[in-house]
Amino acid sequence: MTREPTVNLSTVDAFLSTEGVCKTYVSRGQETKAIGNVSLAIERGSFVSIVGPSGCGKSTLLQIMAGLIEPSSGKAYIESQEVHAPPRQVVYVFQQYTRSLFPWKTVRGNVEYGLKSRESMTAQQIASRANEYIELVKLQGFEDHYPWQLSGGMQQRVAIARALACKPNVLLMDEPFSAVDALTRVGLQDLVLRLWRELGLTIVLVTHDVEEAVYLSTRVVALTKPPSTVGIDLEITLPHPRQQIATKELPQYLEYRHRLLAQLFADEGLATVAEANK
Ligand SMILES: Nc1ncnc2c1ncn2[C@@H]1O[C@H](COP(=O)(O)OP(=O)(O)OP(=O)(O)O)[C@@H](O)[C@H]1O
Repeated sequence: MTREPTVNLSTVDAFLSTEGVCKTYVSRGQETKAIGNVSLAIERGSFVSIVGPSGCGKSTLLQIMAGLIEPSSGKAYIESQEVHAPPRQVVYVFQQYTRSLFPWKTVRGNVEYGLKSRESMTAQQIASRANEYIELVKLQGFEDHYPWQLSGGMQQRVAIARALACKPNVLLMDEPFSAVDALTRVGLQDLVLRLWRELGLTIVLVTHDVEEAVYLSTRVVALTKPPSTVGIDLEITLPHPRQQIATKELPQYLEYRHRLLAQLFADEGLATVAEANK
């Protein structure tokens, strides 16, 4: 098997970055060291997935990049500006979309809400922008439905439309596909991939799923167990457009998957099948 290159940070032109980020939570006098030391430089226009064992601080890192929480030490930057509050060009899509949508607002009302709170636009401009993004996530015909009248996948598409309607440059997504069934998940993955390419976004995605990470990304970062550091930082050079079946049969895809799983298993002290059979 050929070895694909790991990312050489010194050659990355950083758009988003973290420098020596550590995070220790203190709750009722008890310390939890989540992130040990993580430095990342993320290029504009890239699609970076962060994987790692449960509790290694993936969500924490994403929230630090989003300006939602402060690191205990180290810094996060966007375009060389230190991040202390949510930057305007960044939106965050939460795992629990059912909680992030307003149940008393329709699809249109939910998508428009983000615009009303972020921009000074006329009512007509807001309605037209909302329509544009409802169409982009293929929810036309459902504008007047309430979240509870939609499937889980459709609700997540509303959350994505609402996030993108603000025209962010950066989308930070925390396990956005984890609450839906396998087929819906595949559809949402391809939707996000299409939007990433069409809109020129920079995406950072937290996921437990190594296969999803490889399929979607231009780069996958695996964190070690806590207090976490970067275990492996892998550039993914699979061809675009990606296809759910054909891409996952490419030897290069399997090689990436192998390297990442081997890293995660080694970190957890789990044997691979080959080792277990020795
Ligand atoms: N607000 C908080 N107060 C105290 N501890 C916290 C808080 N938020 C997270 N933690 C702890 O920090 C560690 C990292 O949590 P985090 O959710 O960032 O990890 P994760 O890698 O995203 O986990 P998972 O994959 O299970 O979702 C965990 O041990 C968690 O219990």
